[in-house]
Amino acid sequence: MAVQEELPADAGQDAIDQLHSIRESIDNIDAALIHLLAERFKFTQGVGRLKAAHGLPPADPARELMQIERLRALAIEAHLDPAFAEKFLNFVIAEVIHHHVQIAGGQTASGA
Ligand SMILES: C=C(O[C@@H]1C=C(C(=O)O)C=C[C@H]1O)C(=O)O
Repeated sequence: MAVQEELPADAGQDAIDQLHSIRESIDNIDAALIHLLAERFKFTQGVGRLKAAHGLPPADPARELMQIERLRALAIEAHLDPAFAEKFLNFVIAEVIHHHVQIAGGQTASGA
């Protein structure tokens, strides 16, 4: 079942046009985020295979700390809440580590 957009019945046409125009940009940004995340996961899957093949641990907490520091600083510069940036990165990294654990489970250091 299709979901209908909810717009106040008394909103003027100008406001509705502005809202649609802004939402087009939001939709473009959301699409870009999905593509960027897909590319990031392609690379992290590669890291997972490399780690599994060489017996390296799935997680690297020191690297994660450096990334958090870096992204918090970038967020501040960009006027984005650094706590949100940290939460987002941790959410993504947790998923990556989950993938790495799964990859390592299906592969030995010898690749057999
Ligand atoms: C991708 C890696 O594996 C893990 C995932 C990370 C990430 O998603 O950025 C960072 C560190 C690791 O815990 C890596 O070691 O580079």
